[in-house]
Amino acid sequence: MSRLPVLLVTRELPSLAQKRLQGLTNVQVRQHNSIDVIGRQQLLEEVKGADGIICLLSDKIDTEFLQAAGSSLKVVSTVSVGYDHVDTKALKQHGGVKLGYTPNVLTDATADTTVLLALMASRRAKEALDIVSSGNGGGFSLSRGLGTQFTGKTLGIVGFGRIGCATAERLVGFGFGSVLYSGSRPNEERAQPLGAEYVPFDRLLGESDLVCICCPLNDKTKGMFNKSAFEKMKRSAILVNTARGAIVNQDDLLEALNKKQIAHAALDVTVPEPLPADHPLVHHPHCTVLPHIGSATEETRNAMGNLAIDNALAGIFGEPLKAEVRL
Ligand SMILES: O=CC(=O)O
Repeated sequence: MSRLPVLLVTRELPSLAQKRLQGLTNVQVRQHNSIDVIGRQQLLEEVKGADGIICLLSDKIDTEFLQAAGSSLKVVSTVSVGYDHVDTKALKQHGGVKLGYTPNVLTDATADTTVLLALMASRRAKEALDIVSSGNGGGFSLSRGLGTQFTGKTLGIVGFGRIGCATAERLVGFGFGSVLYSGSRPNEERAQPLGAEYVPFDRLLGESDLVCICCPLNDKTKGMFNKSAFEKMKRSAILVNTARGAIVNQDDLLEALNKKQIAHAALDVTVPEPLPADHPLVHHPHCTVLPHIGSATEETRNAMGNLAIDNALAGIFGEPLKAEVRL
């Protein structure tokens, strides 16, 4: 009897997707069945001889990994829209291994989280929550903890892809007077209904009251929010990052917050993740940090898990992937 193809899964999947995984009869599932990250050595050990892998953004897929996998590997299916953890050049060279990812299904949830952080920052929710939990509350005050509102202000979106557009579409409802966006190319079709203007990055920095980072991490965007960028921003500006931590230089951000070069940063993504509890950004009154929950809804995470299973099975059985990164 010929052996069943092996599908390595590096994490417990969301409940519905996990149930589906456990019911698969056409593959042998080898799973690190935990909500914690699989250790590197364990990953390299378990991938040996696998035909496909379902992985997360915390699993580095590089030459060492591919060598450990060997020639049976046909597909890497990441449960994420970002794939900066995958060395795409190495993958291409490794006998045409396909790369699946999970775009579209997480757009709404991630855009919602961006709005959540924008509102938390603008209304100083972190300080307000701290007041309550410290017991030094007091009740209604006419002058304490006043935030700022979006009416008539300028919104700047860095990266006007699926998530950037969905974020802008939500935020215009808060009364922004103008919308600017920057990125690798204009997206007239989505921009026009919002009256959004494609502008150089520096202009966006100089004019925006709220800057939302919605672009992928790559060689061009790594560290693009650095000292020089913060110097160009308004002192009253709010920065929200729901993309990737490494797009922001965190040392420069801390300095900018300390010097009051910008008003507030709200980060769903950091380097590292999680950010250590004693990191100065965690305790900074003008920095709000979430533990990378951009797409964390029941509906979205199950949809991501299911799409990752679809992609993995398609890759293993030589069919077109539902969502494939063109390498
Ligand atoms: O950050 C999450 C993702 O890329 O899906």
